[in-house]
Amino acid sequence: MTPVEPGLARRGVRYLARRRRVVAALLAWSVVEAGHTFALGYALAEALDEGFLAGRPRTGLAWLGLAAVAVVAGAYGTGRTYGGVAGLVEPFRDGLVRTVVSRALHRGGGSDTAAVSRLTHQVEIARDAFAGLVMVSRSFVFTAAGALTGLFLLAPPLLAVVAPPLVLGLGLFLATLRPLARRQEAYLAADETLAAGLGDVFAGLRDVTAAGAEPRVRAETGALTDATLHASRSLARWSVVRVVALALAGQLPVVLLLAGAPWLLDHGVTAGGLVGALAYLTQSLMPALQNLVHGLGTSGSRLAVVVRRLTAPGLPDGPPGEPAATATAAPQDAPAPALALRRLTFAYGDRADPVVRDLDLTLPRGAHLAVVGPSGVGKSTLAGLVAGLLRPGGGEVTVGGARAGTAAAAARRVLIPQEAYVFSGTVADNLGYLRDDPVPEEELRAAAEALGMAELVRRVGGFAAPLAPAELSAGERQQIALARAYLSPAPLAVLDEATSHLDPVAEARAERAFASRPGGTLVVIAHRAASARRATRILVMDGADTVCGEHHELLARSPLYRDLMGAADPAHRGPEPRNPAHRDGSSCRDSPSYPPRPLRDTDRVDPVPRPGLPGDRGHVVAHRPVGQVQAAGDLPDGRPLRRE
Ligand SMILES: Nc1ncnc2c1ncn2[C@@H]1O[C@H](COP(=O)(O)OP(=O)(O)OP(=O)(O)O)[C@@H](O)[C@H]1O
Repeated sequence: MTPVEPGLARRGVRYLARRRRVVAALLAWSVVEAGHTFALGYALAEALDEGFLAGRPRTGLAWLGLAAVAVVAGAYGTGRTYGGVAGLVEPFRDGLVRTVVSRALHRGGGSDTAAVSRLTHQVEIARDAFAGLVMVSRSFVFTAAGALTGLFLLAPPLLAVVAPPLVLGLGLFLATLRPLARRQEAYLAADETLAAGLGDVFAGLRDVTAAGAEPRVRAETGALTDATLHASRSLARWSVVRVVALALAGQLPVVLLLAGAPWLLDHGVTAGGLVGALAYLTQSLMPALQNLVHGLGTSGSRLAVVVRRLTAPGLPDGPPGEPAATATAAPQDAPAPALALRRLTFAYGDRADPVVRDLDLTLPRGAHLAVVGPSGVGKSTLAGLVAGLLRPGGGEVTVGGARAGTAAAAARRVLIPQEAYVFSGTVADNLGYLRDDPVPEEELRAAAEALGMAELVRRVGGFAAPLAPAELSAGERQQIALARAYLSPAPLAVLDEATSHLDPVAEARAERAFASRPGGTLVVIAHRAASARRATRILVMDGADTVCGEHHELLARSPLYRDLMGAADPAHRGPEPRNPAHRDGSSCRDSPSYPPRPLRDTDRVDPVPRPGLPGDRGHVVAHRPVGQVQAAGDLPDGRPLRRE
């Protein structure tokens, strides 16, 4: 434990120095307690040598009686030591509680009572571990002192046989403390990371299924399991060394005592002395040693880990190992932004070009962001990062203050991918899938109305009617997925081309419904130009470069945005009714390398007409080779469109 943490050890010594009187009382009662250890072996030896073996049974019984008195006195001493330990441990607990509760309240805005409760639970763990540690280390020191004094007084040769293996074993044990504590911590960390990873997978199971991310999740979870296995093997190897140390210090002296009995008897040790020495070893030293090994190994490591976490500057609000959800939380008065990207960077491999680079963006609650850019530029990747399905290579993503990828963040966002996930069940089952509580029919009806699917619900026979996913069109499936997300408690909705199979009117209706969800924040990976113009802020992705702003601002500043909008239906270019939350407090920063390079001849910025959808022109999915180049076959017509 403390050997790995010199700072912690120093703090421990200072803590004890401030409580000298409590420590002195504890030591005094420990001496009384240790008296019985001494008396046990010594009285036994005298009872045999001077009493029973010498034909004086009364003397023998008197010595045994003396040993019994010493045991009673020792028991009284033990009782009083508990008071001393409490005097040391309770102020330690109170100090920790004060620290962690005030920090949690300040950082968490005073409302996260669950976080405070988790923290105080950890404080109780620290207190118990500290108490255990004081008890076992104190008990070992005094028991060893009592036993070794007894051995010496019985006959110095006894000490010569017992002390070397004892010292050797103890030395080996102390040498294992630091590496074992490190491995124990590594194991705890791996185990907690695995638990957190599995928790996140569980929380995001439907997203994993909907996005077809099973192989990636399998690989990541497998890696976490392997790391835990590796850490536990390493811990087990060092535990073997500790067992050897225990055998050396505890068992070898007994063997040497028995094997060396003839030599000892030749050197003035009496039969009673041998029995007394055996009593010291088996009744006192071995149990105290086992307690010490167990106590230092388990309570010590636990104490070091918990205290370090509780008093670390970046205090986590979750159980040990859980990513610090509040580490990035805003100060008390400012609620955490609905979404914050800070210097976010991501690439699909160590050598691949980054798809997202140094992206900064902050969206307050109620904001409505559209993300536009050529096909393959990284819009879905960004959606995956926001949803926590992809882990950033650099920087961070927080959702409502919680780091993306944690269960807390997963609960605050809903991702609606292009491929809608509809299962066999009733309409109500499908719509209420993201809710813990049954959704009242009124609410179902309001959602269906808001998303323009009331007619669909009527056609299939109402909310209690079963759905046959195969009989629904792609657009209908998208409407169901949208309504499900609309009804979910997650305040942040990320629509990743989730309306691609809807006609423009239905799309506009769906986006407006999401944009006006109370307290809701909307990110739309825009499929059509009109989507971008409905948003209060637009992020234009151009390779790993980005430019960000409002519609008119971007028309002036971004050639790519002009191209994307120019590809739209001219009818859509007139004045667009603006969202009243025009200045919504969102902020973002152009990437450092913006303005972008001039378009090259090889770049393509194509309008993508989608046959079959009346009036459905103006897609903002233009095509430009970026990074891993979009296959030419992805373009409906492959026709290059160059800027002048
Ligand atoms: N799992 C993956 N492994 C490697 N590269 C990937 C992976 N997924 C996407 N990419 C690449 O990352 C880049 C960005 O892809 P992404 O799907 O995010 O783009 P997009 O802008 O959403 O495209 P679209 O508009 O066509 O959906 C592309 O070059 C793509 O080929």
